[in-house]
Amino acid sequence: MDNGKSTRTFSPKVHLRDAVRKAYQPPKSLALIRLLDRIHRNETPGSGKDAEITSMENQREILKKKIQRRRAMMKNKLRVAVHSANREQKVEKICYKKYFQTMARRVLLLNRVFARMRACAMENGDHSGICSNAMQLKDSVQEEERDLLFNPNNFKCRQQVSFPIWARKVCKSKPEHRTPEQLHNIVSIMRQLKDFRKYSKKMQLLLAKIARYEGFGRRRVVIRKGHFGVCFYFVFSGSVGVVIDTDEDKAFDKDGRSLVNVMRKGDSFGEVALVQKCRRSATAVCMEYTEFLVIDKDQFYELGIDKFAEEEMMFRFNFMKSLDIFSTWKDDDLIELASGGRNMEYLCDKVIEEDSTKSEFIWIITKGHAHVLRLLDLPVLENLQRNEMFKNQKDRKKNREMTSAGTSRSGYYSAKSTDLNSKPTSPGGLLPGYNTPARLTPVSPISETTVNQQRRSIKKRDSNHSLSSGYSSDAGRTSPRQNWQNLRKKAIKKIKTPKFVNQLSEIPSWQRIAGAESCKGNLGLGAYIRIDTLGHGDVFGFKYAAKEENRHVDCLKKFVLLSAGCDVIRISKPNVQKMTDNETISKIEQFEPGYPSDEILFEVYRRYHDWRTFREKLVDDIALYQTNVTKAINNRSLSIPKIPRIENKAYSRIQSPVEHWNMLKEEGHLKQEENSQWKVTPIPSTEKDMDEVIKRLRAAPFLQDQLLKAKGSQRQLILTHGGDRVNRFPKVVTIKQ
Ligand SMILES: Nc1ncnc2c1ncn2[C@@H]1O[C@@H]2COP(=O)(O)O[C@H]2[C@H]1O
Repeated sequence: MDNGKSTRTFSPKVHLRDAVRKAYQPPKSLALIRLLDRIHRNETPGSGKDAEITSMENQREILKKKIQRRRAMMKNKLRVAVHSANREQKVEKICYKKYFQTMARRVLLLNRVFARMRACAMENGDHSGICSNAMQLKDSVQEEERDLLFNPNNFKCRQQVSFPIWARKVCKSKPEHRTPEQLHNIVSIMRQLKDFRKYSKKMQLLLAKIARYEGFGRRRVVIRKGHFGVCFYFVFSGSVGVVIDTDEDKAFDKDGRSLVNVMRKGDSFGEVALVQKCRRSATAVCMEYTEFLVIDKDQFYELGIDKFAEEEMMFRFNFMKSLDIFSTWKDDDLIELASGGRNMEYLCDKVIEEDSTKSEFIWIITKGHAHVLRLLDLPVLENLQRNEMFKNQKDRKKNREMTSAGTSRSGYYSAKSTDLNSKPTSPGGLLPGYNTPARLTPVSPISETTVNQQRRSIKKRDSNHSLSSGYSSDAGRTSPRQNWQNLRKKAIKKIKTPKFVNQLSEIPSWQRIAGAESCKGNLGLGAYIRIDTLGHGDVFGFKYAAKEENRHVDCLKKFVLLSAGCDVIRISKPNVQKMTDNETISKIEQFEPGYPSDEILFEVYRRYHDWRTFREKLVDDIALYQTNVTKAINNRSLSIPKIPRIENKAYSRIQSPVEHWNMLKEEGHLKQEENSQWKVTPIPSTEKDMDEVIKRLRAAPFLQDQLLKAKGSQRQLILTHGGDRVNRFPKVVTIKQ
């Protein structure tokens, strides 16, 4: 081994190369380093401490194997880790799946239970039994919990679903070639159509057996007026326009005035000519690509669909004939109206009509109830009240100054009619606790520009005054002029940043109003108020049948018709408009009274809201009082707390805005004037009244083992004579009478 050393000549180049190589050599295991060290020291293998190392070759082999083994171990460990991670993921997935499945099962079960309950209630004719009060529900849910409410609209399919290809094939084949399984599947698809669901299950199967599939493009005439009827149609997708004319082009007029009806998915048509055995009464044309399921005339009679359709039509005719409003109409007109109409069924909380101003239909309630709702734009109305307040402050100030400063200076402060709300206020002045005068005229929401105009005009007037009068105030003495300026500054400040303060947050009104104006219909903060409940025989939307110039003010306002579980007859508005005579119009005015203005509704809403807050506060105060009393009894250093004070406001025990409104009417505070506008007279707040309120509160049944639900706060508590109080406060609350 010496040779190696002796033969090796020193060369700086080689040395450098070795050094670089060494530096870049991968790290070696300790055994290898030791071995190399020994070799370097010229020790023969097999000599020295490690006797088991026989040769360098063997040693290398062993090391290689060791390294390989270690690598394999690492790989194995990695594999195990990956495997376990995958398994965890899988387990997680399975957990989610199971959770979803249980939830889905629960939802399905609940659905079935509710459907059964609804069906039972409907069978017994008790529509009210299945009505939940949607208003109350929406009202009582806190803002943060509102998202939790299940909104089916979020899950509605936004795209039109066309008839499946396999089903098309089946419906194009001959009826005798259709298998029971195929029929069953077709029935389940066709059950999406509400007009199809009306038939019995047996009839549905028969219809599935004979239905033929057709698809027509835009402008294709399906039925032409005056032709003989040969088919009856269900619309599966797309839309069909109906015009009472032979010319189908009228359906595509830009103004759309000739269109008497638009049939969409779920509607059926073409039964009139088949039932009455006459020619087609209207032209039906495709407004877009539309798919139909067609029943031929012979089968239509064979299955007895004609009898079914006739029965429905006769029901509509007889029902409308029984109504006072149609008593002067000719039978032919009524038959025409009934044949274009439809019988519909709405479950509770379904929106029947979203926007009364855009509606194409008039609705007659035949069974159950429906609510008329009005959406209040709270920031706008709040602002209106503020402006009214500002004006009243100004008026009061003016009156005071007139009496104090004499009549000579009064000219300065007489505001010309530059104010936004120069309309007369109610003779009674302000309502107790609200500083809001009752207003008689319907008011349109004020815009930012109007307020800016007002500010500008005030500025202008002010500068004119200062120029012309040259009035200067003495130091240390506030003149009436200064007073007015201070007042104006305060008021303008108020206008600059008016805020709608609700329980949860402060929302700047201007932004909201600007937002509401820029994107119409998208209100900043609104509240639906139920203003009417329609029952058997009531008609919604008849006011629109009058000519535009004769229409009621309410026709400009948007109302929502919400089902509380009802059956309705839907008739097309253009048909009614065509047939309505003057006598009917005068009847409409008589039968459909005007609804109160938004301000009155807002006032009712505020009172209701205040009552709720008051009730909650009262409950809190009592609870706090009780705890403090117990504390004071236990700890003598504490003073006995004062009995909670009831605010000096005339409250009554009300349940909802509508009840409050009815109560106001009953007590004579709310009256309808001759011009069919509503007027609120203020409720006097006197000592006597206060006694009355306290008496009412004390004698209220909720003090006698009744459950008082503080709506809105989701808090429930029981106030009893020495009984328990449920919820947050652990202490017992006793109220002495
Ligand atoms: N407002 C309407 N007036 C008349 N027919 C209508 C109206 N709305 C829909 N239709 C349907 O249009 C069809 C035209 O043919 P039919 O007369 O056989 O039956 C008619 C009704 O089914």
